[in-house]
Amino acid sequence: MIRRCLQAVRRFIPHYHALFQDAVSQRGLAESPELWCSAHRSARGLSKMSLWPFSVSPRDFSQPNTSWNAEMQEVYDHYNALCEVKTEEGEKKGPWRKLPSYNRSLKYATGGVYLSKIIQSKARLFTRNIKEHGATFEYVVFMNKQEKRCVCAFQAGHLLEGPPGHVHGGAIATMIDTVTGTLAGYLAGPIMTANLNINYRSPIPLGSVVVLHSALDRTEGKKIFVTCRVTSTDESKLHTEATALFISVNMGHLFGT
Ligand SMILES: CCCCCCCCCC(=O)SCCNC(=O)CCNC(=O)[C@H](O)C(C)(C)COP(=O)(O)OP(=O)(O)OC[C@H]1O[C@@H](n2cnc3c(N)ncnc32)[C@H](O)[C@@H]1OP(=O)(O)O
Repeated sequence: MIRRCLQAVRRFIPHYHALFQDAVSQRGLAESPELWCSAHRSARGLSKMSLWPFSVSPRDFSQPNTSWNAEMQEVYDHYNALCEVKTEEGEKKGPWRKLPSYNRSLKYATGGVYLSKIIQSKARLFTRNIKEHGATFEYVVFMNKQEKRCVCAFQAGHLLEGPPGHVHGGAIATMIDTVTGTLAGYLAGPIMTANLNINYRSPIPLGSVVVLHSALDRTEGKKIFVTCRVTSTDESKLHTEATALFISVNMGHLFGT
């Protein structure tokens, strides 16, 4: 009876299945950076998870929405079509994969010794902390694991202004860190940014759509070197170039233990 109740409750807990699998699968963790924290918690046992039974599925912020302009939708459609390929036997997984994107990763984290319960409950991912569609970072990341690279379609919202009518350099850096970090995390598991080197070549107009092309350069032990180019959607214009260094860390480093 008790077991049945628990099973019913767990069906309502977002990520439950992913958490459970990721907790025992390093590969799963690498493919889903946003679940590291969750997996850490689940790996410590499910006993501390919330048993509140009315949780809803988390919102995937990288799904098309009404704020997307035609260009954003076009890039999305292009890579989304590459996620499944048609064969004689029917449709099968293609070389690309669309990554879901949620606004929190701390829901199940203990937070080490530093995080209060309030912070744990209120923390939100920087790029996904505004509910209004289109106001800040509208983006979607597609990963090609075989080629160790990813692309991100990014539509810069009106709240990201830096120079008049153009995107703030810090917002561009945030997107570069996010996309290169997602690639490094996908390939290597838990990482932290050690170094980010950015050359701003031409300004990005607010409201426009750009594509971030990120690729693995090389790995050396714990070090993962990643490159990133930010271009117009047809790649005719280079906006920004960057290199990033990530260091593999263990979960203890993230949780201050
Ligand atoms: C969820 C969706 C989004 C997902 C993507 C988001 C990505 C966002 C990621 C971030 O923004 S993380 C936040 C910003 N970064 C930090 O706060 C990191 C703060 N720094 C640290 O925690 C540590 O310094 C760090 C983990 C980076 C390295 O510490 P370690 O003690 O693990 O490294 P260690 O000192 O053992 O050095 C390992 C190697 O890396 C090298 N290294 C470390 N830091 C370096 C550095 N800054 N520059 C160049 N090399 C560096 C170091 O020389 C050494 O090289 P060798 O093995 O060849 O000797």
